[in-house]
Order: sequence, then structure tokens, then C-alpha cells
Amino acid sequence: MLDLSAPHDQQTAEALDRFYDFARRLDTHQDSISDIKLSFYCRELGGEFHFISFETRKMKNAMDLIRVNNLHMNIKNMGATGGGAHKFADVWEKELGIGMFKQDELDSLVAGMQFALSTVVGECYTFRPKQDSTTEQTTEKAESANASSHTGSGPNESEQESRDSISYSSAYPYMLVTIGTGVSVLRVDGPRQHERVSGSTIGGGTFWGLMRLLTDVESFHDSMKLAEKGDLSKVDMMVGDIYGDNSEALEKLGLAANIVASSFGKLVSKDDPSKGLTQEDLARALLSLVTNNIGQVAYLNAKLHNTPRIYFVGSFLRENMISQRRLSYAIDYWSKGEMEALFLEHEGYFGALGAFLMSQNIEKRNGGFYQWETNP
Ligand SMILES: Nc1ncnc2c1ncn2[C@@H]1O[C@H](COP(=O)(O)OP(=O)(O)O)[C@@H](O)[C@H]1O
Ligand SMILES: CC(C)(COP(=O)(O)O)[C@@H](O)C(=O)NCCC(=O)O
Repeated sequence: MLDLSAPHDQQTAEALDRFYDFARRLDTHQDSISDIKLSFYCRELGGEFHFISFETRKMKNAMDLIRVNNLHMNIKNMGATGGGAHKFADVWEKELGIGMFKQDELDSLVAGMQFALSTVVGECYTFRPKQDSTTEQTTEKAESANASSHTGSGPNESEQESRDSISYSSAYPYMLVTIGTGVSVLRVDGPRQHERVSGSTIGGGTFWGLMRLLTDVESFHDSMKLAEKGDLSKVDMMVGDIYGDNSEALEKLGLAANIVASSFGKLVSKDDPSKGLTQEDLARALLSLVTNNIGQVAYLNAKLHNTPRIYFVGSFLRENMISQRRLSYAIDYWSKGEMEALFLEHEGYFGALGAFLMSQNIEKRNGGFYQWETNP
């Protein structure tokens, strides 16, 4: 078994000092996000994991930051995955002297996710209908109220859900939906058995790209803050806008008046489509459009592959309670309670985590972690 708790040589100790010094100051760096609350210690590996992210478009700034803080010293190779592991391999080698051990994107994703699920207590959570006012909630009371309002076809405030940590179930198969720039849908059949069965071009990049076009927000975090305050019924055509209050016809159609009939459809019928709209409303409607589409792709694939559990991961879900709650509600609603949407604390980091583990040949066997002798 890998023993990182063994005494370090001086070079390693100095490299660690540099890293911790850097990590302490990182909060103040505008181009990166240091997810301090996601750090965890792995007893079996004898070391701590820390998570820092940069947008790909800021790669040059990331490399400069690594160089000026001397973080690249003593690092010859690094596990890497995704398109960037191919696109940026040469420049990393040239500028930082670090070689990329390229790992397959989906293998890394599944390996990282399974490692976190079996190592980090409280990694997985779901949303359940709130039982009564005394029901213990783990977190997000405030988000719950915000995320539930104005959703059109989602839960409303009187139907609040509670966010509950749940223990990891190792039952296969399950669906894994990763929402990064685009969306990939995987069917996972075992620890090393998975297949990409579907995908969608309408993903986190669609939301973030259109937000940059339609509003003046400068960060994804600010997009979420805007969306929380928006009213999508000013942008989306609701079923009731088309049918009026004809409850008999709606009953026959099987749709409620307050659900969305067409995302952004209300703008067609206005002389000036932008009149009376705020950036908040646009943010909310855009978030709903992308989320609903992903939910449908996920649900239909889960139905096709007969997998009652759907794990949703990827950075699009970061601090994004609106989409998480909406996906939970939609999967439960469409499947009539037969399927469950599950979420993970380290949602955006599984590819990176898995690439590290795979590049070090670290694998879980018989309840412990092992590092195999040779690197690939
Ligand atoms: N701080 C952030 N900056 C930019 N995008 C973010 C941020 N946090 C979350 N996102 C969302 O995450 C998406 C990228 O997800 P990620 O999992 O990093 O994708 P990829 O696998 O393509 O690198 C963005 O398109 C955006 O919707
Ligand atoms: C090409 C990708 C696997 C890249 O992954 P990402 O960087 O988006 O996480 C992903 O964007 C994707 O699956 N897009 C959808 C392609 C499609 O199914 O049509």
C-alpha cells in the first residue's frame, strides 16, 4: 500500500511548504477558485487532497501563477485528463518542464468519483420532500426557499425539499451524467466498466456562454446570484399563457397551467421582447432551459437503460442549487418516484482526481488502496 506518511526528504518537505504557503494566499487570486472546504485527508494514502480550479481560457494565468510560486519545481510528470491534457501538453512541458500523463477522460471521471464515494464521508446527497417542520436538514435552508420559487414546473415554496447526505450504494448499474462544457451520459456497470451512451451539446458552456452574451455578469458565481432573483414566467411561455384557465382542456392534456410550455417563448409575442425584463429573469430562464433539457436527456437514458439511480456531476452544478433541486424534482416527477437523482460534493473534480489516481496506479482492492509498481 502506498505510504505517503513515510518521512519526506528535504526537497519534498520544501515543495509541500511552498504549496501550503501558496494555497493560503490563493483566495486573493482573481483568476482561480480555491475550494478549501472540499479538501480532505485520506488516511489510507497518508496525504491531503486540495482542489483549485481555473477556467481553461485562463490557462496562461494559471501557468504564470505556478511558475512565480515555484510550484513546478520537483514535479516531472502529472496526471492529466480531458481535452486540455492533449491541447496544453506541449506548452506545459516547454514552459514548466512538467510532462502530462494523459488519462482517458471518462475512465478518470469514474475512477475519481468512485474514490470519493468510498473515501469521503458525506460525499453523496439527495433531495427529499420535507416531512415536517421538525425534520432535520443538513444545509441549504435558504437556498431551498430561493431555488423553489419561480421555477414554473418545479417545486414551490410550500413543497420544500430537504438536502440529505446519504451513504454510498455500490449497486450497479447506474447512470452518470456529467455536465461540464457539454454533457456526457454514461452507463456504469462496475468498477471498471462503463460506456458513454449519450450526450448533449446543451450544457454548462451553453449556459455560461449565453449568460456572457445576454448579461454583463463577470463570473459564474454572479450568474447564480442573478438567477436566484429572477422570474422565468416573464420569459417563458407557460401552459396557462397558451390555454388560459381552461381547466378541463388542461386536464385532458395532462399539464398544469403553471408549467413551462416553451422556454423563452413569451418573447415571441411581445412587440419589444426585452421590455420589462431584468438580467435576473433572463438568467433564471436560461438556467431553467439548460437544466430541463439535461434532465430530460438523463431521464430518457435512465429509462432506456433501466437504471433507477442517476448521479449528476460536473462544474455546472457547482453552487447551483436551482439546477440540483430542479433535476431532483424532475427525475422524481417524470419517473413517478421510481428514479432518484444523486449529487456529489466534489462534483467538478472527479476527472482531475481520477487522473491523479490512475497516473499513480492507485486502485482500491480488498478494502484498501494499493499503488502498483509501474506507471503507465
Ligand atoms: N467559476 C466558474 N467559472 C466558469 N464556469 C464555471 C464556474 N463554475 C462552474 N462553471 C460551469 O462549469 C462549466 C464547465 O464545467 P467543467 O466541469 O469545468 O467542464 P469541462 O469538463 O468542460 O472542463 C462552465 O461551462 C460553467 O457552466
Ligand atoms: C466532448 C465532451 C466529451 C467534452 O467534455 P467536457 O469538456 O464538456 O466536460 C463533451 O462536451 C460532450 O460530451 N459533448 C456533447 C457531444 C454530443 O453528445 O453531441
